Amino acid sequence: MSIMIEVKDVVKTYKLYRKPTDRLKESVFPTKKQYHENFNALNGISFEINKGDALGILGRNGSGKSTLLKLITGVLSASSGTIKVNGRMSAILELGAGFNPEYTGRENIYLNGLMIGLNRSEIDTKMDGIIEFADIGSFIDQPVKIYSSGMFARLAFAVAINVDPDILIVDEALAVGDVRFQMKCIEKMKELKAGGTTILFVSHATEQVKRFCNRAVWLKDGVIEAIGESSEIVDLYEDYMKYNSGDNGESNMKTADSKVNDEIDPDMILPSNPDIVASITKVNINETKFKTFDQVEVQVDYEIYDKIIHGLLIGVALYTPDRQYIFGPNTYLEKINVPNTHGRHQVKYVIPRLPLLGGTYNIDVGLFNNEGIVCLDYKQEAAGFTVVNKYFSEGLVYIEHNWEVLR
Ligand SMILES: Nc1ncnc2c1ncn2[C@@H]1O[C@H](COP(=O)(O)OP(=O)(O)OP(=O)(O)O)[C@@H](O)[C@H]1O
Repeated sequence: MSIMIEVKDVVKTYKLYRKPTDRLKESVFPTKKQYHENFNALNGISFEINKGDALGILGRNGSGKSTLLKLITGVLSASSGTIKVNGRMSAILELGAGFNPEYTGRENIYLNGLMIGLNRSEIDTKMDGIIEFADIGSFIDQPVKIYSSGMFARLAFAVAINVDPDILIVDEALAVGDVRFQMKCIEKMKELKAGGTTILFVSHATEQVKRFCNRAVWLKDGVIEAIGESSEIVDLYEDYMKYNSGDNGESNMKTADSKVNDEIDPDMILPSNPDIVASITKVNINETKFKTFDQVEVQVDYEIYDKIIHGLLIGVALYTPDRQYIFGPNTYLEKINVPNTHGRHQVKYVIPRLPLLGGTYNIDVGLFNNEGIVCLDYKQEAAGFTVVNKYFSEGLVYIEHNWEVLR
């Protein structure tokens, strides 16, 4: 298997100054006193990425993710250690990076194409495809300084993913575009992945990493906390974040007293915002009070405004009021085909024997596409219920069990 990127013992040290004048003093009197402190944003990082890998990079704010990507793309240089890159790389780092604000969109496509090593005629053959993908109309011939952040994202993505890169690097940028554009990008990124392109992907949306990437690395305070199979690393990371993020989700607490929430116009009026491609219109639960082992039925009504949504899935998740995640199956993982064409649809989720013990529980419902990579609509705490029993056991769930008297 060929190694596309090799990162070895990499350290990146930034100089931190208490005041801007300290930086000035140091540059004016370089041999005198030091006015800075050294800070290692990356502290001895080593890993390899093979051809065709999609590597997700996880870590809380300030853990060193962007610094790592900037070193790999050569925007920054390492203080020590080595980075070897094998192949043509295109990257979407901070939005607007690599663009000249005075140039038009079209001129910036040339600029970017040349930067990643294409010649003029290669860019010419790809030009129409890039412009069509970006889909920003006549803005393509306007200077990019007048672009909105969404237009920037469209152009940056269109260029980066349509130039046949061997390595594609994406730093959070996907979050900027609208849902329809996100779907298009994911489709294209899947195509590239299938064709053997190596992808590095920073995202705070851990579900995207779990579903899109086969491997993941978790950075913590500038060192690798864990690296390996993406679903394992995401689980470890989420577990850590649950107890260390300072946000236990309590702000979203809601009691379970309503049978129906989030009802919208039943006559399928198209949404005024054309970026909405589908929505959950109604979530209905058969009861609000259950006993353990009762049957629970959750009916989900949804509408699709596009002609078809490829890879549509519905997920239903059970939570405690303090947002402890209990169970979250989805129709993709369980290979259930759900209607995905224009129109109004209804799906029922049934738990034949509820194993939960006494307490209050909430239900989230989500519509996603592409194996859950892009969220089309999400209703947090769309329904809720309580479980009340005569005292017969303790804990959260009833687990089937036996007792044996051995002596
Ligand atoms: N130019 C710089 N000078 C000094 N410190 C910097 C510089 N750039 C980044 N840092 C520091 O290095 C650390 C890592 O930053 P980096 O941007 O790589 O983190 P990140 O994981 O990408 O964060 P985020 O998720 O917020 O984008 C942070 O503590 C940051 O404050």
